[in-house]
Amino acid sequence: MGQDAGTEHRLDVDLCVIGGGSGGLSVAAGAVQMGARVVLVEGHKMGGDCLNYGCVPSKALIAAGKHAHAFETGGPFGVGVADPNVDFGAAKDHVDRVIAGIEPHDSVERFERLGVTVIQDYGSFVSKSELRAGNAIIKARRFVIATGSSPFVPPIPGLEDVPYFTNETIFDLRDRPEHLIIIGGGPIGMELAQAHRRLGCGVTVIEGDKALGKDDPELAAIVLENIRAEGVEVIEGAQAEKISGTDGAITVQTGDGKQFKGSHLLMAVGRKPNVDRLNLETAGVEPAKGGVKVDDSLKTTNKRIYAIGDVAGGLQFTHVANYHAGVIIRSALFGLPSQAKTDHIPWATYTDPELAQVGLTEAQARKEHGDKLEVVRFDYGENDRARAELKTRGLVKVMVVKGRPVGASIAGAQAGELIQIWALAIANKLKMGAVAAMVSPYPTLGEVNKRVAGAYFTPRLFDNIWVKRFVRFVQRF
Ligand SMILES: Cc1cc2nc3c(=O)[nH]c(=O)nc-3n(C[C@H](O)[C@H](O)[C@H](O)COP(=O)(O)OP(=O)(O)OC[C@H]3O[C@@H](n4cnc5c(N)ncnc54)[C@H](O)[C@@H]3O)c2cc1C
Ligand SMILES: NC(=O)c1ccc[n+]([C@@H]2O[C@H](COP(=O)([O-])OP(=O)(O)OC[C@H]3O[C@@H](n4cnc5c(N)ncnc54)[C@H](O)[C@@H]3O)[C@@H](O)[C@H]2O)c1
Repeated sequence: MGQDAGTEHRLDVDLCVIGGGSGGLSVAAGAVQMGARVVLVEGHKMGGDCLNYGCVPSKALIAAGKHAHAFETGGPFGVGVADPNVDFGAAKDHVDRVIAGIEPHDSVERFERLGVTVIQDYGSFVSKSELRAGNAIIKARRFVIATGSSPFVPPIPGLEDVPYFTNETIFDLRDRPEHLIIIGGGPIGMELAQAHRRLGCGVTVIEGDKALGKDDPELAAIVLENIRAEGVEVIEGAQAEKISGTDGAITVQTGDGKQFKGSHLLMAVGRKPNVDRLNLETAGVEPAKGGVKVDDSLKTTNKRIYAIGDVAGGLQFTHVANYHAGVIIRSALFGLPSQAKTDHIPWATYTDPELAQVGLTEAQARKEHGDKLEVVRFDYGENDRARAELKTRGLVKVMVVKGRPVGASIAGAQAGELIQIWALAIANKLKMGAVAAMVSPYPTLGEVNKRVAGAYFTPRLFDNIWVKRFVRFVQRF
């Protein structure tokens, strides 16, 4: 059990990690196994957002939705179409079982077995080098703030009187919503919109700006086209300005005076950092708009205190929190210089089709590299496996500068898997030739990556007068 009871006691350790989510658990596990004395402080559920209210339940629900969708889309393959007969509560059982299966890996018991002292309470700084959590005062050589983020709920008039869900409560809903209104068309909104639609709910997404607006608009359009074709109503450029109603009958009014009616409401309009309980001022840690102010090495304004993951105010993904953990272990435990970079960080949105990005988008690359930028493209329609699977709607774009990829964007089946080769190439500064030299097994979707690399060399080889002259010259002998 965690040490959360008894009279006040003091602990003196090398590293105190505040928050047992993706970032905090990675730091604690890594540091203790390298010989550091580590305290981990978690105020709520071990595993944080990703395991309990984020990545894991959303991907489990998406998987349930995929199975339902398959019942309705077999026609072109000669397979009869049938009512998926969805048991919404049973789909939630699947979600719960997936979480339960992963839980032991993130549990207090596992971390204590590794040698971490786990305190199950919220932490609050009492000085620049001490934290109080429950009855413990922890003095540590280094602290890591890994407190994550929570759903941001904007003060929209009327919302305070209307029942609504966030990502922290929607996965507990066991009765199928008749019509779910989602405010916010970011990754949370769009992933959950499609999953709910496939599980038999009516769904309306109200987005103030552009849905999936952080991605390349040409690729986001491919995803949105399919989501709309499946029956999700996606309203863009429509800020939710007034909300009214009661359980089962909710109305959202947008800026242009239009009204949208539904039975349930999900707020998915972004995140706010979890800093309220930390008493940052006492610790000499300056806050910033997205969370805590950090330098390139993830140190806060108090050089003994680091901040990682969602609370560090940059990209908000589990793999970023894990990456940050590695960066600060190098610095805090080995005293080595260590910097967090973002240019090689991929992300994927697990809609169908998926949407994935690493490095610069076309617009960002054009701004940064101007005329030096070449953009190569390859359409899924040219891929034989995509044809066989009827998944031909998709596009790969690679942004190339002086023979090296600086960004890649993919919309299409398995984009989250296919982006990985570009993440590897960009992280290791490989040239396009490295991807072109790879032999892909036929027929795989992965061939799109080799083909897009080939598209980079095609004009250089086939439209090159010197190549043609050389070949003709060699042929004479
Ligand atoms: C619906 C949804 C789907 C998502 N899907 C994906 C996905 O598919 N892929 C992906 O990469 N990312 C996804 N994310 C984002 C991902 O969940 C976060 O980026 C990730 O969880 C951040 O990890 P973290 O360690 O920074 O914070 P968290 O995982 O939130 O952990 C922070 C922990 O700190 C604890 N805490 C807070 N304050 C204190 C305190 N004062 N004292 C002690 N403990 C404290 C909290 O209880 C929490 O357990 C998703 C998010 C959501 C909401
Ligand atoms: N697959 C993944 O990796 C994944 C999945 C889900 C979430 N996440 C992470 O969680 C973060 C948060 O996701 P999110 O979707 O909540 O945030 P987001 O900031 O990406 O999107 C929120 C959207 O809500 C809109 N909005 C804000 N106020 C509004 C209003 N009043 N009316 C209508 N629209 C409004 C914004 O224009 C924006 O498009 C993401 O940025 C991502 O880092 C990742």
